[in-house]
Amino acid sequence: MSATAEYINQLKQDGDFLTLSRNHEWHLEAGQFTLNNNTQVTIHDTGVIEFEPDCITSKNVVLSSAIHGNETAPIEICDELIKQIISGQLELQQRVLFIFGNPQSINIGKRFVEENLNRLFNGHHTVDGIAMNDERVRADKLEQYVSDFYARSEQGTYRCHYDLHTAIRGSKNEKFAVYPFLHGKPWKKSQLQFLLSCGVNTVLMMKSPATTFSYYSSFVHGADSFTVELGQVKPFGENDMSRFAKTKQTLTALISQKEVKYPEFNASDFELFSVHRTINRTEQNFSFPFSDDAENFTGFAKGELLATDGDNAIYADVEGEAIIFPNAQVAIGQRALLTVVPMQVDSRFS
Ligand SMILES: O=C(O)CCC(=O)N[C@@H](CCC(=O)O)C(=O)O
Ligand SMILES: [Zn+2]
Repeated sequence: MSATAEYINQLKQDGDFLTLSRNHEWHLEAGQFTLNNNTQVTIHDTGVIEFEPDCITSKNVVLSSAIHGNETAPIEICDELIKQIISGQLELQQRVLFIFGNPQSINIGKRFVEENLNRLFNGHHTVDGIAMNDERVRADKLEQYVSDFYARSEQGTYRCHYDLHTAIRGSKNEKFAVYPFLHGKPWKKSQLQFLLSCGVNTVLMMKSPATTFSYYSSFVHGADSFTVELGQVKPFGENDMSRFAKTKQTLTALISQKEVKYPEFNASDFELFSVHRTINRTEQNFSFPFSDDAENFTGFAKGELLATDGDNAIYADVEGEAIIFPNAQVAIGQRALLTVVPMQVDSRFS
């Protein structure tokens, strides 16, 4: 029996695409099979599996996790969904592409192996003068799998991508989403309703292009796309999965129903923030004045120190400027901190 036929046999029995991917850290031969309910299953590579039900579909849904390997809760959610689909317990009405981004980083329990995968999208994987590494090759391939998935969709059908993460620090607002820069297009209230149904009532509006996976699928493929932070990083087995029940239910409904109705939009259900600025680490000597347990969304008074980059002391320049994703260990040149300020729903939302 060929190696591909062997793994397919196993996968049909246990649905354990996560273990299969972890056992093939950077490459797995492509394979295909059909479920008893006629859903077509295509394994494109390690960590990349597509399901196409045998019915007319209207949505093309990408669900990614493990873009950072130590962010386990989203991996567990997607693992459960994949197992339910393969066992036939969950019957799809929409096309879905699941991606476990970086299987080797899952195995070593780290954010990344050599380089942060979520800084390599939108073409940033391939740059003249910078040597390729496994993560750069992977980012290139992931873009291609997403492109092919959308290219094979029926004309006029809907595209979305939820890139599921957990944050390094605790957060005052436990779950939040990053809405990639839309280049002036309106933010969608219907997407906020979807997020709210996932248990996410806090959304940050980016105001510039990024190298993230969610920006890539939004900008290049016109998908409704978000980075979704579902809680704080924990090792496998330590996640309280009840905290993710709403997210899992909402994702399940999205892929297994022809159409999902969300409650009517009500601005007071949300806490919205616009990104005030991005602070990059430019010097070896970079530090924060606050401790490692300072939470995301902690606000600073105008004039308070936010960070020190070499000789440059950076102070809050508006009252209540709040910190998101502070990380003094990032590579030089990368984002060490985002700051946000509250915003209201206005005519820029449709
Ligand atoms: O908690 C942290 O410091 C990082 C959590 C994380 O991985 N966040 C994403 C956000 C991506 C985006 O800005 O859309 C990341 O930093 O890649
Ligand atoms: Zn992450």
